Amino acid sequence: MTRNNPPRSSGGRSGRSGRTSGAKPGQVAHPRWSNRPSRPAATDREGLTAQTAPLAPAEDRPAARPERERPSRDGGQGKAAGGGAPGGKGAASGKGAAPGKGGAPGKGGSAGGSGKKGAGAGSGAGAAGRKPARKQAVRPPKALRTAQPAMRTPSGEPLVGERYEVEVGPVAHGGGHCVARHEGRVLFVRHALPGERVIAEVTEGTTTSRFLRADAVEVLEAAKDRIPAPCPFAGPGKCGGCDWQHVTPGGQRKLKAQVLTEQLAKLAGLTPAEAGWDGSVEPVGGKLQAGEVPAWRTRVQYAVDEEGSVGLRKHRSHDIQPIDRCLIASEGVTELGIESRDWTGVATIEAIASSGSSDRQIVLRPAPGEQLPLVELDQPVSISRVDEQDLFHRVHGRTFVRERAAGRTWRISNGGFWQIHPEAPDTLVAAVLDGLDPQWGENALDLYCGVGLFAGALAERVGDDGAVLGIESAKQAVVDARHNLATLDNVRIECDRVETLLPRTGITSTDLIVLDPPRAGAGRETVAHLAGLEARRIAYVACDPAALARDLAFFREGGYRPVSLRAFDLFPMTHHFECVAILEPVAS
Ligand SMILES: C[S@@+](CC[C@H](N)C(=O)[O-])C[C@H]1O[C@@H](n2cnc3c(N)ncnc32)[C@H](O)[C@@H]1O
Repeated sequence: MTRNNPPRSSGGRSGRSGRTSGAKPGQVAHPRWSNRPSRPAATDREGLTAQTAPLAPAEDRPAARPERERPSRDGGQGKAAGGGAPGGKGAASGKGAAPGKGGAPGKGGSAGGSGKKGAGAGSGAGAAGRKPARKQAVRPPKALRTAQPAMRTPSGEPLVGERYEVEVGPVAHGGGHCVARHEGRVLFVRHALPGERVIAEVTEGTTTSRFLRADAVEVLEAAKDRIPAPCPFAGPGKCGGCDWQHVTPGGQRKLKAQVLTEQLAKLAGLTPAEAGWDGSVEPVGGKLQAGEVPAWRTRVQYAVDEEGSVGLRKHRSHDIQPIDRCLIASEGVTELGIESRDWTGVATIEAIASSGSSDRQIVLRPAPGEQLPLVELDQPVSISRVDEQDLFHRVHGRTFVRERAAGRTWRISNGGFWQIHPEAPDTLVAAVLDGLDPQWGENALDLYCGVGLFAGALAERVGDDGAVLGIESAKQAVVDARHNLATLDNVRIECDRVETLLPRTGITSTDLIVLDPPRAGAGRETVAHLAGLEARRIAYVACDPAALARDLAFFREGGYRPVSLRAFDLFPMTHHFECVAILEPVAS
């Protein structure tokens, strides 16, 4: 049994009280770039450089200077409720990489909440809630922050609840919806499939809206890839986590391939062949039969309702769908038994079950005005808390989990970014290394490097005569990356935004580049800069096909073209997938 301990430190321990210099002897590599024009040392918000930033604390101590953004790739993939307009416009029109938000304290408070006094008030965790925020604590991943509802007053007469019989057209980018039309107006319809005839019920929009959102509430003519949704919580008006529960696994991959094909054509002017892509989205972890649901999610973000019951957010809503089990949650997450507990006093729970170790972690955000209740679980689990200023505090156990990938153990602290599918890190590393074919003695950049996954893999291949520079904006991820790669003398990790630091480095050329930006992509300026570095090959790892296609167009302006593109189904049952594009100079 695990329970949160009586009051101790509420985390946020100053890293400086431990070591005064974060750089172990030999940890910071001096790549061959260093004989190029000297550059100012990159500093983080506290003025610490790669050499002076403190190392992470030992695992049984509170987090030192915890922090970062999330994958959400959405954590990659964490999704905030109420996303942008469908059709990929958000990513396609972005003006550059989304600025990293790690480090800055967020706005306090979160939407909703019961206002009840916390159960178990006076427990250790509760007492921890009264401590003032410490300067060293930093923002948790986006997925752990509570989204603020947009305050917009729609014009026109509301059409919500109206039902139209429509023929469903092609799948659209982002959001798991297909395009349909009713009397000339576009509808983005969820729970439908291309070619179907359905009754679509409007869920958002008015008589003056540019488009309407709708759910297919009745299927009049079904597509051949349609199956009964295996999950009882999937369907119109229910859980917003999965988009394609009603589709065969092969059908899901076909939809994702259609989205990628469309984005390549629309935003990059490329056919699949021109992009070096065979047109398939590759299954990962073996092909599944219709109706089989892979339990792949090693991280699940639960929400808690007013009664203390756990659920998942509905699509584009703060409303909660109560659940007693999430079918795509990994066994490790399910075993925690989150769904069977009373979570009164808690707003959100992120459950993390490492697939590479027995580490289990839950990150709790108390409901506004509540103290953290006493938490008891049947499994050994570390517990952390995110406060109203979005600061991260250790409550019990470790502040990190350990994962295994690419022949190494990786430490990921404070719910920081790590791929969610257990096979994702090795799959992506293999695709990147296959595509780049790094040679002994080459120099490489790993941009948006997180805890150092690609930097570590590249460093092994370029060897002592080569060098790898990783750049990452989230401070705790940088601390983790330096810890994870401490034995590699040919790696250096810098903490800053890529778009800020890269032009300052003085690096004028490199052999290889990996970039794995957040969903917004790298953007025109960063791509232009990268294209000027004369890299032999570039690997672009992308979780958003629209951002990827837009950036491929920018790379073409800079003289690079994709020579191979692979797409991987690393988020089964959802509309998400991951791509790895390999680019070479057009001249070659
Ligand atoms: C998709 S994750 C990739 C992480 C890593 N490559 C991996 O596979 O584990 C994107 C990373 O970029 C970081 N990030 C976001 N915006 C950034 C920026 N402007 N500059 C540098 N890093 C950024 C995030 O903190 C996150 O760690």
